[in-house]
Amino acid sequence: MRLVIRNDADTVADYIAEYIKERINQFKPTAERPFVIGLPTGSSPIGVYKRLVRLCNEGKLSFKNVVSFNMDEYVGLPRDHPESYHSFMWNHLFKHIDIPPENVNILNGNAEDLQAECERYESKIQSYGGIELFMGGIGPDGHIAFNEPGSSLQSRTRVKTLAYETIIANARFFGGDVSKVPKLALTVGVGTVMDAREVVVIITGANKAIALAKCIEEGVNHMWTVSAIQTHPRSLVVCDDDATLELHVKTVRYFKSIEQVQDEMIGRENLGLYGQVAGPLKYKNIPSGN
Ligand SMILES: N[C@@H]1[C@@H](O)[C@H](O)[C@@H](COP(=O)(O)O)O[C@@H]1O
Repeated sequence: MRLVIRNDADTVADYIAEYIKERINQFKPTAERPFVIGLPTGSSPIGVYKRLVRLCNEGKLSFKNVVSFNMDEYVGLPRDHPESYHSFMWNHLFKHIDIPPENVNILNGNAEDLQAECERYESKIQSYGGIELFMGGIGPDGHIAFNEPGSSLQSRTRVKTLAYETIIANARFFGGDVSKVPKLALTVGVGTVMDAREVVVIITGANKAIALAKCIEEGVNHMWTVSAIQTHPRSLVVCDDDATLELHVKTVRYFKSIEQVQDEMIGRENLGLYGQVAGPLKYKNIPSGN
């Protein structure tokens, strides 16, 4: 797992937007071989979405051959409610970019048969050969998507009862009124996210500091479902300084030093997208000896 630490939420968003742009462009998606991306809602990805819109408007990125699957959706909230994840995604991203509407997939929290809707969603992901890159955010209790504490780390898309902490955290979007927050949601499972070929998680703000520490420094644990990424072969966490408040100083220094060594001694030009060495290594800044 890689941990990239940036000063603040803006520089985190810069990093992730650039990273996604590179991944999509290097993939060279076509209609027959689209880039399949998993996307989150919440305040954390808003900066990333703004930058993706800008890149698209500048002609540096296109979503024409991108297929998206959102992580989750509330149950019972009308699709056009301002706080539905449908509204969120269209307002923050989809209506500003060139993605064909038929390439957008968001769970239907108003489906008559919610279980069948979840099964349909999993099958549709499979029909595209799985997800290339799943971007996620986390709740203060370490949940990824709506996989609340105690969710099976093998879980698939399903109906989930929201934890009280999540309901309180999300009340800010419903005028601070806890009673207005839906209590059920449809969510991809931890297993669904972990099946993606790459997972990128945004963790910003002091209110996520305990969750980040649990995710990085302790064992894989269903009470902090994001910790499952420790077992993923290609996972990247991008956080800001505030989110590192509960990490050991040595953990922060360790991950910063890795990035520094890569920059100073190997050089970004030699690094593949996943931070591993790509191609023949040309060291730079190595003292040439006597
Ligand atoms: N279901 C979503 C999660 O997918 C998201 O990661 C979380 C964090 O939101 P924020 O980024 O606003 O802290 O909010 C909700 O619970």
